[in-house]
Amino acid sequence: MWLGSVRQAPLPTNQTDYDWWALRPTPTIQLYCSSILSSSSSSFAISLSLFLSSLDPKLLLLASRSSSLLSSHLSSHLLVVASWDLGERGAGGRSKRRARSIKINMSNNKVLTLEEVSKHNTKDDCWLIIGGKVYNVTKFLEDHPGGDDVLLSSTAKDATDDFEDVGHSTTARAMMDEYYVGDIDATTIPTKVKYTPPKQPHYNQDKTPEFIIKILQFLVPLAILGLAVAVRIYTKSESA
Ligand code: HEM
Repeated sequence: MWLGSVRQAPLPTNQTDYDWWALRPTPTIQLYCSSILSSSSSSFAISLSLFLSSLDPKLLLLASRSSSLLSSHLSSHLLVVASWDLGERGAGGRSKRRARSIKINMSNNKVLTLEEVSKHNTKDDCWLIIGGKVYNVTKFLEDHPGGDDVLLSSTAKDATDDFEDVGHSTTARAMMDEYYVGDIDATTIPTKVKYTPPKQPHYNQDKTPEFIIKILQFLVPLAILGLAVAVRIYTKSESA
């Protein structure tokens, strides 16, 4: 089915965002969907809207790009946030609302092989594999602060190490969702061969000759001195 699997997602943790949509004086149930549906797939947004309306005519679908609440739920997921009036009045006369969000997995997590991804290795079509995910960075090539050539040289392989070695900021990491196209089939990536240095040839570590020379350097002068003293003593006793 085109909607994919439906999963429960936790409520937004950002309290400001929560208040923003939960207390709005809007129809009984509101639905917000993330920006994957806006612009590029507006026809899909309309189909989804009709589908949801067929479930309950009170459902209202809002495709929004601007809400900060939605911005953290982009790419492969559609976030649907619903709130409804409990019919009670809370503090300040505001109507009490209950809220809930569900996440619909839209991606069907497309799994690509290294061979497929490797075909996208040009300036006009550039895909990268980073952290088990595949990114189409073609539109980002010109804007990449590190230059397009580094991105192009990171194609057709697992570029995770290249990416991590640069120490990309959290801003850079947050940008990646925008370019996500699927997951990589890890079995198609060759395992890294651990480099083991070749065994060094066994050199003769015997230091004996060196040691003997040092001893001799010390003993020979001593022997000469001893001989000189002996000769001197001998000649003295001869003359006496
Ligand atoms: C989707 C993938 C990528 C995104 C969104 C991205 C984004 C960015 C951003 C925003 C910066 C500015 C500095 C920062 O905020 O960290 C940056 C810098 C840089 N990136 Fe990437 N990048 C990606 C992949 C890569 C890859 C695969 C390489 C390969 C080596 C790379 C190499 C660099 C280099 C060399 C710099 C410049 C660092 C500097 O001058 O300090 N990037 N990138």
